[in-house]
Amino acid sequence: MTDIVRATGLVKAFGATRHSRGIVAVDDVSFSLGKGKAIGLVGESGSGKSTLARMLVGLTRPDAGTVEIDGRVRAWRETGRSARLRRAREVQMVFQDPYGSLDRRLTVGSALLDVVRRHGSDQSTAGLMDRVGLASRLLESRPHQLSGGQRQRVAIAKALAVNPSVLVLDEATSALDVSVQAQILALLNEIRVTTGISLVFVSHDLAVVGEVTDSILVMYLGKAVEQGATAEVLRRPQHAYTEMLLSSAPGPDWHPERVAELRAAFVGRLT
Ligand SMILES: Nc1ncnc2c1ncn2[C@@H]1O[C@H](COP(=O)(O)OP(=O)(O)OP(=O)(O)O)[C@@H](O)[C@H]1O
Repeated sequence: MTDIVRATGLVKAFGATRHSRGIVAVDDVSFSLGKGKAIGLVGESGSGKSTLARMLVGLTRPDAGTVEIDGRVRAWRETGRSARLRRAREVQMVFQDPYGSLDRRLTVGSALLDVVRRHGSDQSTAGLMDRVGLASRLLESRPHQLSGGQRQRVAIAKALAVNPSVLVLDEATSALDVSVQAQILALLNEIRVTTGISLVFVSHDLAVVGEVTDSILVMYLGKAVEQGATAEVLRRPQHAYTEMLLSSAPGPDWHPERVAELRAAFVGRLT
């Protein structure tokens, strides 16, 4: 199977000096992801998942290692419009707080049109709204007039407007109510199945990752301590840290009804 993402030996340290390595946020991490597949990057706060995700997208420059998207190594020195547009088509990212990526002054319609025009995309704003399950009358709305779930759908529509090969979701559903979260995850899964886009879920929530991914990479203190097929990792964790994560799942953020609702949202969709 073709690998769409191939990350090799990624390293990133912050605050390194001549005398200290600083904080090694990501320490020699490698993984690959096939076309139309979904991977979960999991670990506790501070384990390095966001830094790894930011290196995939090109928001953080690796100290060492490479990211290849569709066989092409992402270069840092490339500038110019066409390189920027091509890089945007390789990977898009959706964050936990869509306010960060949505301009409060723009209507949803103008924000989408702006992306479509800049990328010479053949998609219509109404078509994009339809793809993310939003009524086209909301094209006239501004971000603060929408619910959290609707805003996240708009952020996804903006990302899809450039037809990316990969979509990275950094805790993209963490701030949403359980039922809204399940709907957004079901939407992302449907988009993956219909378009063949590859998804990277960054999450501390194993219930989320367990439902929507094919493989899991478990991070601990910057290292990938375990990688494998989702069902295998969840059923037979090889590393004590993964076991701990699994056993500590019923923490403050964990609700039994989340698992039940996620499961319900996926019945019939994953087969
Ligand atoms: N820009 C930065 N400057 C200095 N240290 C940083 C920076 N970004 C991340 N770090 C440090 O790198 C380590 C990994 O952080 P990272 O945000 O990647 O972890 P995470 O697993 O995504 O955690 P969280 O879920 O809390 O975001 C942490 O110790 C963090 O403090």
